[in-house]
Amino acid sequence: MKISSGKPQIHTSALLEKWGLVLIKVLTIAGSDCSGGAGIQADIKTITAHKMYAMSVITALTAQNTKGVSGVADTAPEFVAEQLDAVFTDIFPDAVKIGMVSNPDIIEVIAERLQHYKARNIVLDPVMVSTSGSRLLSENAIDALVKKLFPVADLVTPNIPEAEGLCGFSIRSHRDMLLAAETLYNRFYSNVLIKGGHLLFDAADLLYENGKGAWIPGERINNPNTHGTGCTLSSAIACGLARGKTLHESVCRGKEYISGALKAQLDLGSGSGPLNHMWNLYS
Ligand SMILES: Nc1ncnc2c1ncn2[C@@H]1O[C@H](COP(=O)(O)OP(=O)(O)O)[C@@H](O)[C@H]1O
Ligand SMILES: Cc1ncc(COP(=O)(O)OP(=O)(O)O)c(N)n1
Repeated sequence: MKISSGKPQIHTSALLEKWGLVLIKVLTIAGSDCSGGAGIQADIKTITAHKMYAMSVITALTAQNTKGVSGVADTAPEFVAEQLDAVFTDIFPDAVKIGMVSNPDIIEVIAERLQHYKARNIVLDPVMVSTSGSRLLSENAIDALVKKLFPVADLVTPNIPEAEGLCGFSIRSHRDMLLAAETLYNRFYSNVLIKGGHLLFDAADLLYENGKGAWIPGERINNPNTHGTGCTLSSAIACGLARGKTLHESVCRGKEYISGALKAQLDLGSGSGPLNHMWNLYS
């Protein structure tokens, strides 16, 4: 009899098959946040908490923490393309989340590669400025973002300041949110989710899909630690789409995830701290 030595072999895919589960793969294309609250790190935590396999294409390194962003180093566009090729030619993702994309050349490469590989279930978080006030998308990249990436996305998820910048008017009420969603839908032919986190009353979001609006209700949670909320929500929505849920259902489940992570109150750092992705680990 052969006695095996070393670590026991666990064949994950065989186990998943035995349990009747399939391994769902989600790719995030975003910037790195070394402090772990936003960007790639928030996305990978979210995807893993959804029990899915996370992959990442890094568009930029940022030096940031809960107090702000002190530096940004963009990835060369050719190297963004190389990362995308490495992922798509080997492990094809069931959904893709796009976050910080920095500049027009990076945007161009991402749009071209995603179309080339016929990527599906794409959620675009049009990250422009961090909550702490640093620009994460160059001024001259907004045009490329709307022309090249909006058309490939199944959903675009601006927050209030991003929606204001894209629409050209200020948003102060639910009525303004509806007007902004209609404007963006009609201007760019994209499904949009306007996030209400930056308003002062409740935290309802508005999904505008195929020309119709649907409110995703949300109570405001008393937690000053909101670093990475937008990154987390868009990744959670991508996970829903990857699982084959409808857009509306994916957004509702994403909202549940973000609310849970906010309610679980993690208090790290001296500024706006990160979310608690461990909130549903044992459920
Ligand atoms: N204090 C809060 N209470 C409940 N939900 C919130 C709160 N702050 C943000 N959210 C939710 O987090 C998600 C991300 O929204 P938002 O913070 O506006 O995006 P961003 O991080 O892009 O600025 C949305 O679903 C929003 O409603
Ligand atoms: C690398 C990186 N990407 C995105 C953001 C912005 O994160 P977001 O969740 O949209 O919002 P805030 O964390 O700024 O509230 C970031 N800071 N860094």
